[in-house]
Amino acid sequence: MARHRDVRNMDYSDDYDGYDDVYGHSVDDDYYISPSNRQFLYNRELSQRSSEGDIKEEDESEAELADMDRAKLASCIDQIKQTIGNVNLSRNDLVNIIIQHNYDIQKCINTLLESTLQPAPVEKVNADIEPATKVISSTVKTVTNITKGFDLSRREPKPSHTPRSQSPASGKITPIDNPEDNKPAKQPDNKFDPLQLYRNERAQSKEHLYMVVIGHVDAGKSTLMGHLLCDLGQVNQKVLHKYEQESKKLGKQSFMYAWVLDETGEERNRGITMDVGRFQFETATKCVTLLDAPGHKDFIPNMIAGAGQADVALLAVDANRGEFEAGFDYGGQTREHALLVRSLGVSQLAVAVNKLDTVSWSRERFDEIVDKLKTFLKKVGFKESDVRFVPCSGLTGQNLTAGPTESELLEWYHGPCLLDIIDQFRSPERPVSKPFRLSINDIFKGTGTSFCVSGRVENGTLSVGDKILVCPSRESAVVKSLWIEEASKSVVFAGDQVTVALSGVEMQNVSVGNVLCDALRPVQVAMKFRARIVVFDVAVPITRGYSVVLHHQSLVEPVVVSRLISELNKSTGEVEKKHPRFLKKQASALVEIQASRPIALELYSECKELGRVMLRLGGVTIAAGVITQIVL
Ligand SMILES: Nc1nc2c(ncn2[C@@H]2O[C@H](COP(=O)(O)OP(=O)(O)OP(=O)(O)O)[C@@H](O)[C@H]2O)c(=O)[nH]1
Repeated sequence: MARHRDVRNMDYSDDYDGYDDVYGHSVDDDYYISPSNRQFLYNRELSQRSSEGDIKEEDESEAELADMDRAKLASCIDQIKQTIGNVNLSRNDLVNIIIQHNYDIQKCINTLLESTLQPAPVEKVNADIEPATKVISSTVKTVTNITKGFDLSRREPKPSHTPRSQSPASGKITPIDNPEDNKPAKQPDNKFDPLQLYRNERAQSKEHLYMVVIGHVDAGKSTLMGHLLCDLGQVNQKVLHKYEQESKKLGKQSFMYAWVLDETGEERNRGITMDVGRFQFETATKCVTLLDAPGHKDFIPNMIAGAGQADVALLAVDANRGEFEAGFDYGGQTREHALLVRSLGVSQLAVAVNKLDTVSWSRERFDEIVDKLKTFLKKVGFKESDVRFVPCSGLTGQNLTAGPTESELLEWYHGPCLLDIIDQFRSPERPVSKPFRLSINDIFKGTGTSFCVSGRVENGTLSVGDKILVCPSRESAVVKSLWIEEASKSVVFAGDQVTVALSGVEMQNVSVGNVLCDALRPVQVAMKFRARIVVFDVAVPITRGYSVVLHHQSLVEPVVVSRLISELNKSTGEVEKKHPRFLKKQASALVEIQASRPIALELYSECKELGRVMLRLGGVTIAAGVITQIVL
């Protein structure tokens, strides 16, 4: 049974699972963890010393290379050194091998291993490494064992393609003829399994959940969350008193709680949220990072940035007559936000039917809003069981952290309060064993020579000292330090929203929307890709050559729909029409998208978060889809 359904007015008797892909996945979707897939821990350690290698600088074979080829060459050399250590070859010979194999690292390594070269002594590798943390130092110990073995099957993503292995004991390279030998070797110690490492690191802490608060302008999002934080004791009473006095002076006392989250002067003066406010609080079982997104349509890109970091969403709607309708009408932000978060992969939603004090806690009004939203949210792709509704008032604090006390509400509502509903969100799986990926959503100056980027780790793990790539430029960088909120960390995992201090790369060469990735298993970089999309309520059909704005995580890029490849059956996904001349609202189609400069991309099958795209035009989302092919 499909978890997420398609677009408006779709027939829900359809059973096409493909729409799950377009709208992301529920937490019970496929399980990413591959316990054998741990080589990046190994590579990470070696990468700390990769710049210290003894391969000499540029030789004549490189002199004529174009810039892009030089970059590929440098990356190949680094990766070869990280995989098999230093090689007893002149740089020129090494460069020739790489060029001969057209920068194919696997082929180069095979050739190098088949030749008579000897690896550099492994003990020297360890001596060079300064253990940064307990985790790293313990990982370093295994480097000795793993490297001695030269067991490429343990380092390369596809062990079956590795032609040779070596017995750790003998140090001899022997052909693999027993299929059993071709299996990834057992891990010497569970703590080097990223999943185990994750469990060890996080066993004592509550599950972390990122929750974005969305909704139409003035639905009361900031007030709701500000009041909840105050009730949880997260806001100092003196500070709250100050907000009360200051907001009173400006004649905006009703915004007192909103000021907890709307921190800038402009936000307070205008009475609207402009940027994504962040705050942390705890429920019985979870540590929640709250992302308060702006409701005004002018700040949709900020809202998308907030939603891109979220596991779950809280939609606030205003119960006032006319106000709910304004947000729910076509063009209203209740609609647009719900569509956007679902397109970004958020599958669990709590709906706070807010300001119920203004309609005398009317059950009829609550039911009316719930009915309308249920139908709409189902069409947008939310599973009915993944959406919960709660009546409340952000201003009076009713039903936020404890059950209702208002007699009119008590007459008909006996369900959980908002805090309990948040606590009952399921925690998403963290794909910690996949290659590291982080899409940058902010860049700022750090201390000394380094600078900081922030974003959510979509896949894998990242440790201090790691050497990573910044894509699409494919520049190398080194991780100097890591933080989650204010806390310094030695290692971070998929699902964490982190700040990374980088060195080895110029700040001006890094942009919001760039992807940080595993240097050995980088993301793809291309200007063209194919995507399976679902078209929303467009006023004008999409035609070939249509210019739109691509939203890919935090990247906002003008692109062109360069080809309409086929129109698909919404229920079965089968091709209904090849090369359609246009795509009308609610169409499902395979299209080709052309950008004017390289973008870091992933297939949806490899990384769901980086494999999703949204197409927007004139401030409205016109289509969402998943990347099915990257055209290199
Ligand atoms: N009566 C009543 N008023 C409320 C309630 N919640 C918020 N308000 C008022 O609604 C107005 C807007 O509240 P905000 O919290 O700033 O709304 P918002 O959704 O965060 O606004 P944006 O972020 O700018 O979209 C303020 O005047 C609040 O006092 C409520 O539960 N009851």
